[in-house]
Amino acid sequence: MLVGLPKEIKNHEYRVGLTPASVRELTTHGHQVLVQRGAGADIGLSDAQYEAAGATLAADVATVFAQADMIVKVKEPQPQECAMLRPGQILYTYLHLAPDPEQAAALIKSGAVCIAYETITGPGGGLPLLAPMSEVAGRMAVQAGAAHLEKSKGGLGILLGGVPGVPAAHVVIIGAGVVGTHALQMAVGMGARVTVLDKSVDRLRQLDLVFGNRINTVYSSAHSVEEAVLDADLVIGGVLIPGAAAPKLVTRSMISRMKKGAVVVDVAIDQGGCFETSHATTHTEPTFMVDGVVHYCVANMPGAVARTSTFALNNATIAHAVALADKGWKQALRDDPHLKNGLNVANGHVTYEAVAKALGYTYVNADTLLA
Ligand SMILES: NC(=O)C1=CN([C@@H]2O[C@H](COP(=O)(O)OP(=O)(O)OC[C@H]3O[C@@H](n4cnc5c(N)ncnc54)[C@H](O)[C@@H]3O)[C@@H](O)[C@H]2O)C=CC1
Ligand SMILES: CC(=O)C(=O)O
Ligand SMILES: [Mg+2]
Repeated sequence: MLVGLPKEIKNHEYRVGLTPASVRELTTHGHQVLVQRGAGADIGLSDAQYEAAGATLAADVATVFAQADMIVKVKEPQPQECAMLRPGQILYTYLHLAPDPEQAAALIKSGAVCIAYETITGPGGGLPLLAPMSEVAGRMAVQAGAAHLEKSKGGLGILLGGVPGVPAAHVVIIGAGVVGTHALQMAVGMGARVTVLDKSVDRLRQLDLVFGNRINTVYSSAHSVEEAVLDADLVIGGVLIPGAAAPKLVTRSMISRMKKGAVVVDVAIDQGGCFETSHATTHTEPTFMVDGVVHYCVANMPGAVARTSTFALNNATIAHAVALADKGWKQALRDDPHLKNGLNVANGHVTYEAVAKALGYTYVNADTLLA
């Protein structure tokens, strides 16, 4: 198979879908890899390293899309990328379609086979291709929150860990999955007072066993979210219902009653966000204010630490990329129900139920396309 690697074009997105090591995995399996010149240059992955791994270089992105049987990316395709996809071509990347009707329409129109990293499941449960970026974003959420609590950024002017004689900040984390757990680790490490909420009591139980009385675990309800948020200095939103639009757990009314200068970091923004007042922002302009509350809603947070993130992402994506290249998409999906869960759009149909439901399309079971 001819695998294509374009350079990412989203705002301040320096990650790359394949490292030279991943290219070598593909070429040693007998595949060809066409790399857009400079695809990894911003994070120190040179064209010479890609060539040494067996890749061929393409001068421009149009050549990559025109020739490749499978495109491997990081972020959801931007409109000009969607326009270059063709029927039967495989697109393997993050998609986050539920809150993105324009992208969904473009992918349906393209006829391409679109496999979303974020809905591929793992044999042990969870979402193993989302997990590494959630680890990064969860850790970064505390860094971003701490920075924006500074006065010059619109924040309250408080230090997360306090100092002897002055109390620490109160950090509230909604969603105790991968983002929530990694945010928790950093917030506890920086000396904050931490409350974590989740609908899963089992998840809270696990965290309680690890962190004991260094954190407060709270069952998530409209009442407990409101109580926690109104007392918070920093709120981190990391809830997820896989594939679906995020539930709006923090309402506009709650935001209006928060402390002026408090900060919210809506990590779940790529699924539409869990704060009613959120809208996606970019690394160039990461925040906006609503009722005196700083909102940080960057949809590609790991892009800021692109080198770390690229290696972490490739660790999780390369095995399925090789399977897709070796077997073709139909056989690869027939052989692996977890990879099949990644199929969101194919041959003009929406094949992921939560996406179809969120956007009002007819759901077509992937099995009907694999027969
Ligand atoms: N903005 C960015 O750059 C990035 C965003 N993300 C996003 O972060 C979100 C979270 O991802 P993960 O932590 O990997 O998901 P996860 O599945 O590990 O955790 C989600 C947690 O939310 C909980 N939850 C669901 N409904 C809830 C409710 N009503 N109240 C409280 N908790 C609730 C679940 O029980 C689960 O523990 C996803 O939308 C993901 O796409 C991930 C990486 C980067
Ligand atoms: C998960 C995701 O959307 C990101 O890493 O940018
Ligand atoms: Mg989008």
